Amino acid sequence: MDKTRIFFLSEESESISFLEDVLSNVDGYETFLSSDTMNAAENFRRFLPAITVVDLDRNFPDALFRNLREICPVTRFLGFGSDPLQLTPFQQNFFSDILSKDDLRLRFMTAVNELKKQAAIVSTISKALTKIIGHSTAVKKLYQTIFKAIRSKGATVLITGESGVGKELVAKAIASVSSNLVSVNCSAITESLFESELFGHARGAFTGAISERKGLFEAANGGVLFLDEVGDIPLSMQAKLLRSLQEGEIRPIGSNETKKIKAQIIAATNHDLQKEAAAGKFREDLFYRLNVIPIEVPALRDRKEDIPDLINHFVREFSLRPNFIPKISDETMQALIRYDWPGNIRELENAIHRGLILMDGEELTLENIFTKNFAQQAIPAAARTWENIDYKTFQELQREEERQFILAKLKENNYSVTRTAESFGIQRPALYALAKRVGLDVAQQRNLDEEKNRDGALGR
Ligand SMILES: Nc1ncnc2c1ncn2[C@@H]1O[C@H](COP(=O)(O)OP(=O)(O)OP(=O)(O)O)[C@@H](O)[C@H]1O
Repeated sequence: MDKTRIFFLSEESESISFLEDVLSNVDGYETFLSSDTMNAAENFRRFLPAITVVDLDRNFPDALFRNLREICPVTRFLGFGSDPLQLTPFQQNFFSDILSKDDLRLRFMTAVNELKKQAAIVSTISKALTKIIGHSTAVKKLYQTIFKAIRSKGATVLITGESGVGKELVAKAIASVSSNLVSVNCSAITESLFESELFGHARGAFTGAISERKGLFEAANGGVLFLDEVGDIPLSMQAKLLRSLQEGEIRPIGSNETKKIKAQIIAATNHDLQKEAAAGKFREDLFYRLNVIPIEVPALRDRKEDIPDLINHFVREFSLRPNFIPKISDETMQALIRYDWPGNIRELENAIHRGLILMDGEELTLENIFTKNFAQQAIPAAARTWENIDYKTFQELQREEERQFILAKLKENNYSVTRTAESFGIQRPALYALAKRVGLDVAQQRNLDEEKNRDGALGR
């Protein structure tokens, strides 16, 4: 079916873009929109419209109008207001003459659906952003960059920052609008498996490849591929990764065919890749290819104003008793703000979690958070800004204290995991997880203890 041709002549670009917008979603019309009165007759002649809308009521030249009429006598003229040339009043007839009610309904439904889609996206992003706690300028800036990364529709993002600052959380926020997020921890894949993990392999590509296997790139097609610890990708693999990113395609091992892949790449690292590139440890070209939208997540010590918010958030998250929020004195809060948190938010999160498990009574104290002996040594140090303790020592002390504490409680309860967990106010799996984290194998420890007791009883 031929499309109805509409010629629209206006002095105002707003009118033109409004019309363009209105008509862009409606089938059945072909439009010519212009503000060029000089060449109007020429354009008119070429276009020969069925309907002409003029928005030049103040100085629509008589001669031009007559000229257009002559060129195409059947065209229907619509204009603003009534005038000596008796153009049909625009406001009254434009929509009913040009657009049927169904067209309008369709147009508005499309607009409403588009708005609904946008509202859903905004709500998904907002939800993801609420997980990133903090009100510091640094966090606000982070939100803005996350929005930019989302709006970029597919540009590669490189997230940098120390361990535990929240890089993965940022990656998830960017990927929140995608229905398909595939994450890979590059440091956890051995060099020999790298290529097949990332790009997949064909059947029979190597011994043991009994069937075809899709790689992670392909799994992320249409969505987001998150390359965590990207700085740990072996040099030998970096060239292959670069080629895939540049070409937007992969070739599984043992296959002759390439596959087109469209996925947004988000990479994260706690290495300084620029420095490593300069030292020849990371390919410079790959660094630049990844670093299209750089996002640096600041260390917690550089945004200490976020510490109280984060503490309150973790207290609520890990509180073991329903509706119970422990007290935290001002001194405790101040000491926690003074501390530099070298392990960043992960360290703070774990410390609060542990404190809540170990606390008695109503108040969360530094002794609970840092464990007793450590606190005795470290609290005075806290007042002196913790200068003399290095992080490794701090972590070892913490771990050992926790281990001793859990062990003592297990012994007190005759190695009953259920009773010990109850005494902590947690479930059995949580206690096992806690023990595992501090390197305590409950069964092995019980056997060792039993052996020791037996040996003691036998006088050995
Ligand atoms: N702003 C934040 N608000 C709330 N929780 C946070 C925030 N930043 C990080 N976390 C929490 O801290 C922990 C560590 O964060 P994440 O794993 O994202 O860090 P990372 O920088 O990726 O660390 P790594 O480099 O070691 O992988 C996670 O449990 C995360 O939920």
